[in-house]
This record gives sequence, structure tokens and C-alpha cells, in this order.
Amino acid sequence: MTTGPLIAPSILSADFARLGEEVRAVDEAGADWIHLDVMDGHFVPNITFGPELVRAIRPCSAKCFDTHLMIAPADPYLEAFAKAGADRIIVHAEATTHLDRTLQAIAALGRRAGVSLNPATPESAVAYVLDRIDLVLVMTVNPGFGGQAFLPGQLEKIRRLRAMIGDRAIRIEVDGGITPETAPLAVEAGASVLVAGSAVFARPPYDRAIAALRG
Ligand SMILES: O=C(CO)[C@@H](O)[C@H](O)COP(=O)(O)O
Ligand SMILES: [Fe+2]
Repeated sequence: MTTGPLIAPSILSADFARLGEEVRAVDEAGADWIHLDVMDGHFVPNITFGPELVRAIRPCSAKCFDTHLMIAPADPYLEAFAKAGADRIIVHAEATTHLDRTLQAIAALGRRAGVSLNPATPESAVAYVLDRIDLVLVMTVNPGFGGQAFLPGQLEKIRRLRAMIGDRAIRIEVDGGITPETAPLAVEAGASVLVAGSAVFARPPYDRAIAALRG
């Protein structure tokens, strides 16, 4: 049995030419979830992939597909991602005008719902939707790219969020700049899921990279 935080490798840093193999490899190396970064070139200054890619790699792992939508608007695409195999759908508070309605729509599709917060967004953005989510994703970089430096100023937000969540069954996930050095800081502040792109895919072997993050 593994202890410590859950590790969710972000396939943004994987070899896209061998994506299916890469997903299988991190699954076998001990990843808890697979993190999928969906970018639209509008909400964030980068473009990645859509639901068809999610469908294509779905057979490569039975683990939770933790689907981070960096798209605006998100509502028109929720059903497509749910049908393609997303287990959890995470929307950005900043990309969604009617956050409560969006989270209800995700629940109606039978998927878990999460909310992501950009570095400049306060934790109060999720205060009125805590009964609709099982995860808050705290961005520890400005979203859009892998391989950026961790923003330590987010640690205080994680602490405040931890206090706000209290004993509710809601995980705090951190995303961006997570390395064996920054991971313990995020966990100490209250995170229990660590997304890592470059710290896994650029540091093979993957089993050792994942173990180093778990601490
Ligand atoms: O959502 C994002 C970036 O917007 C992330 O999931 C990145 O893919 C994390 O990459 P690293 O900072 O771990 O390299
Ligand atoms: Fe992400």
C-alpha cells in the first residue's frame, strides 16, 4: 500500500507521438490518477487536445482521468468529455460565469466535479459550491504551460482553503512546478493530490520519479 499524497502525472509533458504508451507507462509506474490538460488557445495561451484524444487513450489506463479544462466556455463541451471517458471534470472558476450551474451539469453527467483557481483568484470563489465538488485545484503556476516555476505565494491560499473545507470530503490538488523539493511544502499546507508533468516525464524512470514526489 502506498502512503502520502496521490500523484497525478500530467500528460502535457509526455511524448505526444507515443501518448498511449506513455499513459500505460505512468499507470504501471504507480500513478494514482492521470491528469489531462485541455487548453483552447483562448482561456490560456496554448492549445492541446479535445475529447477525441481522451477517448483514444481511455483504454490505456483504468485509473481516474482527472480532466483539467482550461477552456472558456466549458459548458458546451462537458458532455463530450464525459462521454469520452473523463472521470472528474475540473473547470476554472474564472472561465465560468455560472459556476454552480456548470457543476450541476457535470453531476448530471455522472462525473465528479472539481474547480480550479488561477494564482490571482481567492479561495472565496469556491465558498458557495463546496457541496457540489470533491476537489479544488490550486494552480501553483499561471496555467498554459508545463515546466514553469512553483509560486510559493499559493501556499497561504492552500492553508486558508484547508481551513474553509474543514471535514468535508474535498481534496486539494496542486498543479504547476511540483518537484521533490516543492511537493512537501504543498502537502504540509494541506494538499493531498500532486499534479506533476515535467517532474515525471522528464525524469525517468517514472516509478522513481513518482516515488520521489510521494516523499
Ligand atoms: O495545468 C497545467 C499547466 O497549465 C499543468 O497540469 C502542467 O502540465 C504542469 O506541468 P509541470 O509544472 O508539472 O511541468
Ligand atoms: Fe493541469
